[in-house]
Amino acid sequence: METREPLHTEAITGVILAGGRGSRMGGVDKGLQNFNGVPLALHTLMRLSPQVGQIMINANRNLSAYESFGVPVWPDSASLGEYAGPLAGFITGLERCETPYLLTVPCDTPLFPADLVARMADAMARENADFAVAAAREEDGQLRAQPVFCLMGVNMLESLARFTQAGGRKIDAWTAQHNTVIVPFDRPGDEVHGFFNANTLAELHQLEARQP
Ligand SMILES: Nc1nc2c(ncn2[C@@H]2O[C@H](COP(=O)(O)OP(=O)(O)OP(=O)(O)O)[C@@H](O)[C@H]2O)c(=O)[nH]1
Ligand SMILES: [Mg+2]
Repeated sequence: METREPLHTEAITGVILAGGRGSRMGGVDKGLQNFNGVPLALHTLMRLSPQVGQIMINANRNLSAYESFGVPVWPDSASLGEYAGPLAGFITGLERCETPYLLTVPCDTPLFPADLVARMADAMARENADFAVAAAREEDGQLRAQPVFCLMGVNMLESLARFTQAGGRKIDAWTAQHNTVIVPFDRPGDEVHGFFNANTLAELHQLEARQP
């Protein structure tokens, strides 16, 4: 198979997923919780901005607080019902994206790699894949996919609309229908906790202590 042209990061829009219920954090709006004094979504925005051409936030509550960060903010459309899960955020991102590619990043994983996008874009172009999905080494030594870190072409919207309209809600069940490259972030020098996500306040505080 022919290898694609290199995928320039300016062609990628990053969407910060902050639209969840945050139930394990007591129902708070997770993206607005402070991480070392900075709201998680803003921290994510600062880490992601240098890596992509465009950026937006997907949130479903406190929209004006998110708008104060200075990038477009889009809530989920009502089509899947309230809080349908991360794929609702993927749909919102794909619908609002004005570049050929979309990268999804959750708001609760503040130490994600500074070279996330470059490595995912390289792998996607090299393998001529429909999706690139990040993966990290777990404590048990297994490589585990992090499907919420997902790079795709905007032409995937039609497939996602079909999948979700049929009741599908799991990211990996959807990406498995297409050609997906898994991108491991386990090189020497990669942050071991790069994909740790804060689902509870205790986890958030543990991560604050780990920031270099
Ligand atoms: N747009 C949108 N994003 C969601 C939804 N549910 C989860 N997410 C996002 O998906 C990512 C992973 O979510 P989780 O950490 O599993 O879920 P959460 O809703 O934030 O928290 P819990 O309710 O504790 O599971 C986060 O970035 C969430 O903001 C949703 O219904 N809509
Ligand atoms: Mg989470």
